[in-house]
Amino acid sequence: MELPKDFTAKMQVLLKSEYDAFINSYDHPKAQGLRVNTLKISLADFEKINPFSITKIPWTRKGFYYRAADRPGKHPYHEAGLYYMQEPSAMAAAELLDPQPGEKVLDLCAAPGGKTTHIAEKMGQQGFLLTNEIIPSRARILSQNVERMGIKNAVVTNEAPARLAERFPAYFDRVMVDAPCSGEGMFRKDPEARTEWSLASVKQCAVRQLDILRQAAAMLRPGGRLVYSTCTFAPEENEGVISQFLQQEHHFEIEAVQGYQGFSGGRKEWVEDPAVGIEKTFRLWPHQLQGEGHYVAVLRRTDGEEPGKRKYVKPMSDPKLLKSYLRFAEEHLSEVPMGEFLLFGDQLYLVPKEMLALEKLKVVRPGWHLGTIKKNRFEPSHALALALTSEQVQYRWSLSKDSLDVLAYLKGESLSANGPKGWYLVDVDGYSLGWGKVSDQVLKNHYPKGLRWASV
Ligand SMILES: C[S@@+](CC[C@H](N)C(=O)[O-])C[C@H]1O[C@@H](n2cnc3c(N)ncnc32)[C@H](O)[C@@H]1O
Repeated sequence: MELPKDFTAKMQVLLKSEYDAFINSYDHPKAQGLRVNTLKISLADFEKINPFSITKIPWTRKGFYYRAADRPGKHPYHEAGLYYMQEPSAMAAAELLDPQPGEKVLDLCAAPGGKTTHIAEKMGQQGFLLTNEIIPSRARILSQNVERMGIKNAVVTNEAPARLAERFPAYFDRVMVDAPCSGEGMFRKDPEARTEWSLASVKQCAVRQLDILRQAAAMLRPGGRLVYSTCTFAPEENEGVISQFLQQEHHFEIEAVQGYQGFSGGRKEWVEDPAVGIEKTFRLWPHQLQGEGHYVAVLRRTDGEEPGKRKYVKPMSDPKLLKSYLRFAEEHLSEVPMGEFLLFGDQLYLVPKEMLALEKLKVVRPGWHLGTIKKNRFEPSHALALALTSEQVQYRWSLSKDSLDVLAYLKGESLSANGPKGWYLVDVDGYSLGWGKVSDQVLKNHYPKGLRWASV
């Protein structure tokens, strides 16, 4: 593998006798992982139906290595949100953030959603997850992944960190900053990362990271935990950013948390003025474990001001507007999802509790999308389907993972059907995939056009 010369020269100076082991790791295949989504399936049930050859990732209970030949991204279970494919080392960050059900959590640099979906899984649909991405096209992909995984308590925004910091001062219990970086840890996986890299870009990244980290820190409540992570080896972007940040912000400290086997410590000899405790941050090296390069620092806010007053979102209060939704839900669902409703145009959402007002922010998804309120009827959304189980609906249409019908459904084709008219939750082996609507012996396909598999 051809690596940038300035990069190898720098790593040789940093790693000294360890360099040979490090550089030899580039001759090995990249590690690939998937993480089971227990919002949709228990670990025990996944192990029963799992069609792939998988082995455990040591630092995350629900993470597994898979073999490239298995291609889990091309399986109907992927579309049903039973797992998220994520680089194994990247699974360390949400483990160390350790979010709890009921908390308020921010994922600031979140697309495509690896850490967000991991955080949401740990929160178990309880609490409020604000997941943000600055680039609009990437924010849409993030939003799709939130939907596919059946997450109900997340709000997706498309904002610059400084704009969120104005709105959410000292608000969150936990904050994830998976900062944009020079990507050295992804060289084995991503050829583009190798061509885009330069010594100058490392420096630019470090400046931007410090700025993002400061904005993120302003949104953490006193006593809260912040995780900063990158997928690069560059000390400037790792120990350097953390040390500079702690020199400026006296209400923060490095939290000494337990790592996992194969993790090693931050390197204080690689930066000027290292922060106290920098060796308690984590480095994941491709020659020391089965995963790509990653860095994770866990910080705690020790003190600081909390604003007295907050402006909360105003839920919709006109029950007339809910009429068609309630009629649909009573006819088709065993239990009507209730809570604080929000209408964005004709789109109906349930918003997480304790959500602050979203006015003037770029919001991609203000909560759990239930569907569209049309003149005299309600059309259920894909996000509603993906977060329901087959037991929660009146009508289900079950397909087996090996059937031709499941492929036809994912390609957007109609299926021949008998049964009463109405909306059917289509599932694969019992796990929801989307909607179909039966009338005149046909199940009309409502799998979203943008997600359909191409016909071959
Ligand atoms: C390492 S990636 C995030 C990966 C994601 N956390 C995951 O686990 O799937 C960093 C993200 O930061 C975004 N980003 C770029 N510039 C940014 C900025 N100035 N402020 C905030 N985020 C930025 C990038 O678009 C990118 O999606």
